[in-house]
Amino acid sequence: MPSTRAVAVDPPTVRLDDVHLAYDDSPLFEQLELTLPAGSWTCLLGRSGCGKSTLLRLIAGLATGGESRFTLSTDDQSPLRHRIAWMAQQDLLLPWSRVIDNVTLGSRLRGQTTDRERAHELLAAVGLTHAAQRRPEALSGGQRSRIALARTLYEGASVVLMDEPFASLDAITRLELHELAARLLAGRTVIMVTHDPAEALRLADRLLVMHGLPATLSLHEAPSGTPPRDIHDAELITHQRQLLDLLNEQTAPTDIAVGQQ
Ligand SMILES: Nc1ncnc2c1ncn2[C@@H]1O[C@H](COP(=O)(O)OP(=O)(O)OP(=O)(O)O)[C@@H](O)[C@H]1O
Repeated sequence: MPSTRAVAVDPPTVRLDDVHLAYDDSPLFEQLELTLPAGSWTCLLGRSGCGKSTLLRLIAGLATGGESRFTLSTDDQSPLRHRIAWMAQQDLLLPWSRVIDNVTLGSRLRGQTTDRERAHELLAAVGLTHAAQRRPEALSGGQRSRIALARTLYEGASVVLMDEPFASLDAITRLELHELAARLLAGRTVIMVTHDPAEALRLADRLLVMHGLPATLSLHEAPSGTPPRDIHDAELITHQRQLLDLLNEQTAPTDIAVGQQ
C-alpha cells in the first residue's frame, strides 16, 4: 500500500479566538473559542442550525454572509491558506472529467503541473486503480466518496476540514470509509462536522458539542482506544447513549429564535 502520510508535514495547532458573528444583528457566535490540536481529529456535533458549518467556513476563510470578527492563528505562525483541504457532503466531482483528472483538479485549477504518479498512488490507496479513466457518473456513491478522499489527500494539506463527508452513504460503505479516512488522514489536524454520534465516537480524538444561541462548545470525552474504534464496543455504545441524551436535551436554535420573538 503506498504511503500517503509523508506529504502532510508538520500539522499546526489551529486556534479561533474571540469569534463574533451575527446575521441581521442576531448573534450566532459571541466570544466563541476553538482549538484544534496539531495532528488530532476533532469531531463537531450539534443540533441542526447551531452553527457548525459556519464555524468551518470561518476557518477555511470562506464567506459566511454574516457580520463577523475573529482571530485565526496557528502555533507555527504560518498562514493557513494553502495548507487547508475541504471535504463536503457532496463529492463535487466534475462529471465531464475522468476520475484521475478529478483527483488532480486542485493543481489544474491553480495552473500547476499535475503529479499523475501521485494521483495514481492515491487511487490505489482508496482501492480504485481500475477506475482511473472512468467518469464519475459510472461510479457508486461510495466510490465517488473515495475519489473525493483521494482528491483531498492529493492536496497534501496538513489541515483538513470536513462537513458531513459521509452523510449520504449507506451504513456499511460509511464504515469502510471510516477505516480509510482514519488511516489516510492520520497525523493531520482534522475537524469533521457530523450528525452521527457513532461516527464521531469511532473517529474522534476529541469531541465537541455545539449548542445554544449564541453558540457555545463543550468538550465530551472520547472513548479509549485508537480510531477507528469498533462500532460494537461496549464503551462506545455507552458514550453514544450519553451523547444522544445530551443532544436530545438541547433545544434546536430555530426553537430558541422563535421563543425569543
Ligand atoms: N447567509 C446566511 N444568512 C442568514 N442566516 C444564515 C446564513 N447562513 C447561515 N445562516 C444561519 O446560521 C445558522 C447556522 O447555520 P449553519 O449552516 O452553520 O448550521 P449547522 O449547525 O451547520 O446546521 P446543519 O447541521 O443543519 O447543517 C442557521 O440558523 C442558519 O439559518
